Amino acid sequence: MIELRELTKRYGRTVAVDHLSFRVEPGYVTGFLGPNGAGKSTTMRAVLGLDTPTSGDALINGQHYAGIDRPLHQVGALLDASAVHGGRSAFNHLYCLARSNGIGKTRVRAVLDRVGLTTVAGKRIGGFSLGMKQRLGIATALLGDPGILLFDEPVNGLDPEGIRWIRDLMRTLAAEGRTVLVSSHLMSEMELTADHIVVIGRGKLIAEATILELAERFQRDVLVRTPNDAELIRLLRSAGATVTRRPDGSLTAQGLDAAAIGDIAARHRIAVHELTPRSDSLEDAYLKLTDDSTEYRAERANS
Ligand SMILES: Nc1ncnc2c1ncn2[C@@H]1O[C@H](COP(=O)(O)OP(=O)(O)OP(=O)(O)O)[C@@H](O)[C@H]1O
Repeated sequence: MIELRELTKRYGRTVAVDHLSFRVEPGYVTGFLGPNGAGKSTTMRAVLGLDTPTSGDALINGQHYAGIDRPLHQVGALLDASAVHGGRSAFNHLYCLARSNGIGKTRVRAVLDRVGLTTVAGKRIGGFSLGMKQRLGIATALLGDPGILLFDEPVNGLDPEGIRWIRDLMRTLAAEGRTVLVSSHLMSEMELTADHIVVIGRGKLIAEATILELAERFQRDVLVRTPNDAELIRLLRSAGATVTRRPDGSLTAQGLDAAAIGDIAARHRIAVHELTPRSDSLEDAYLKLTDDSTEYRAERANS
C-alpha cells in the first residue's frame, strides 16, 4: 500500500503539493489525475524518495522509501523512459541494475520476455523507439518483482497498440494483487484502465472515488417517457423536481433519481415507457472538477 499523510512540497514560493493525503490499495489500478503542473510527478518522486517533502509523509507499506531494506523488491517505477544509457544493450542495462541488487540473469530474461523485448535484448538502447524504451522502463520497474508499482504518464507518445499493451499490463499487475498507481492528465485513458481515481489540482486533493461513484456524482438528469406526461409532470414538480419537456415528447427530470420517479409513477398508476439516468461523460466530470486548478487554458470560443 502507498499512503500519503499531509504531504507538502514547496519549491521556493511554488507549492507543488499541498497537504495531500490519500491511500492507494493493492489489487486495483488507481488513476492519479490532474492538469499539467498539478503535482503528480512531485508526489510520485516523494514516494520514491527522490524528493524530500517539506512536511508530511509519503509511505510505502508504512515505511519511508529511505528506510526500506531492498527497495527494488518492494517498489518499482517508470518515471522518464528516455532517461537510459543509449550505448548499452537492453540486457546489459537490466543486468547491471539486477546484479547490484542481487538479482540473477534468469529474472532479467523473464522481465524482458514479459515486456516483449526478448528478440531485441542484445540491441543498443540508443536505437530503440519510444515504445521500446517504455517497455524497457517497465521491465526495469518489474525487475525486483515488487508489490507496488508507480507509472508516470506511461502512455504518453505511444501508438494505439502500445497504449493497449500498457493498459492490459496494468490491469494484469493489479489482478496479481499488486498496488498500481498510474498518473495521467487524460480521464478518457483512465476510464479504460483504472478502478479508482484520485484527482488533484494545484497540489490539493480534489476527488477520490471509484469510476462508478464519479459517474453517479455527476448524474445529470433522468430521461422519462410516458404516455401521460401532463399528469407525471405535475406530480414530479410537486415532489420538487425540475422537469423539462423535450421536442420528441420525452421529459427530463432533475432533483429526483430514477427510483423516486418510478415510485411516484407506480403510486399513481402512470405507465412509464423509459426511465434512464443520464450522467455527464467522465471527461466532462473531470473538467468540471479541475476547472479552477488548470494552470493554462485556451480562451473559450464563445467568450
Ligand atoms: N524541481 C522543481 N523546481 C521548481 N519547481 C518545480 C520543480 N518540480 C516541479 N515544480 C513545480 O511544481 C508544480 C508541480 O509540478 P509537477 O511536475 O509535480 O506536476 P505534474 O502534475 O506532474 O504536471 P505534468 O502533468 O505537467 O507533468 C509545477 O508548478 C512545477 O512547475
